[in-house]
Amino acid sequence: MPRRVPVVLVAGQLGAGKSTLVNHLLRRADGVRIGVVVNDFGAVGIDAMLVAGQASAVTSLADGCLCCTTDANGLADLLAVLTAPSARLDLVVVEASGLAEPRELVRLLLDAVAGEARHAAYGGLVVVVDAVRGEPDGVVRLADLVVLNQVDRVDDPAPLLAALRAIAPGPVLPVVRGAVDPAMLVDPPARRAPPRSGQLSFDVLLREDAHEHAHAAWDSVAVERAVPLDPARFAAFLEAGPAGVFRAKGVVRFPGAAPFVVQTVGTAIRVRPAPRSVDVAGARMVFLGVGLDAAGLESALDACAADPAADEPSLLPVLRYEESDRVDAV
Ligand SMILES: Nc1nc2c(ncn2[C@@H]2O[C@H](COP(=O)(O)OP(=O)(O)OP(=O)(O)O)[C@@H](O)[C@H]2O)c(=O)[nH]1
Repeated sequence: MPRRVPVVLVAGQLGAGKSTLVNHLLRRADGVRIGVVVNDFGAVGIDAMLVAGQASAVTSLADGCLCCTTDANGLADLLAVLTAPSARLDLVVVEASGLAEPRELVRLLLDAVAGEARHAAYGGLVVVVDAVRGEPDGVVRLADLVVLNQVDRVDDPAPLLAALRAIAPGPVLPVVRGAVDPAMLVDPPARRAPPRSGQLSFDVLLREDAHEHAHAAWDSVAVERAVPLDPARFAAFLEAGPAGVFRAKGVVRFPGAAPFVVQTVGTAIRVRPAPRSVDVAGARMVFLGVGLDAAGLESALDACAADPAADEPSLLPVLRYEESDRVDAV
């Protein structure tokens, strides 16, 4: 069974709340094993390291700035180790220094995924914006998810929220103290049994923090369709990045072909043939994001339906996103 570990990049200005967000993920991991790549232990703080002792691997890059230090190889090597099956991680988070250039980081990550880090998958660029200063440099235009942090420090975050939503290609999530649910970034593993009673894990203990802010709201919308989809229309739908969607996953059938598993983060799309045990007449998709329009997603998938009277369409528009199966061999 192929298993790729998503690698999420967390970027944003100095002091926006990147470390706070990473800490939140670690504290709320809820069975999701998270590895963190940071360039400065001091910035992540002691609680992250405590949690890390339980559930995660924390590794530091040598130098101050991720994208200056590592040529692609440094990051690729590190990600190869962290995403290897032996590390048993479900998610890797790379916290960029406030000085790192997000575009360059994304390129490094994509290179790593295509090369050495063969068990890694692109997990998205999360850009943290602080609600007090806003985002002057337009980096949100690259973000798969914008986290508008520190909304407790402004009287009315609505104008900034609207401005960000107008320019960001993906969803914008307003939060306090980086309260992003890890389940938005990665599917919680089903395979692990809950801890036996009487043996409270660190996760559970940390979750009991009495007054911590609840997870910010995000949605998931499931859509099922009974007819096969047209590959070109479906690919165009995914490439356009449906409004508010951060990631999507599901099984889709195209005319004349066996079903495919489809996963997206932003506009990064991956497909692979579905296991034989999985069947679907048309499409079964789940979309995760913020402020999702369920009816809009349903009608968008309706518009992707294959024309039953037409010849079998080419699979090329979808197959160009097929991931290599080299992971299977391991
Ligand atoms: N009031 C408030 N303070 C916050 C929030 N999130 C983070 N902070 C504080 O803001 C400061 C900066 O947060 P960090 O998480 O260290 O920011 P960073 O982006 O990692 O900073 P660098 O590593 O320096 O780039 C810290 O003192 C946090 O405690 C929030 O939602 N509300």
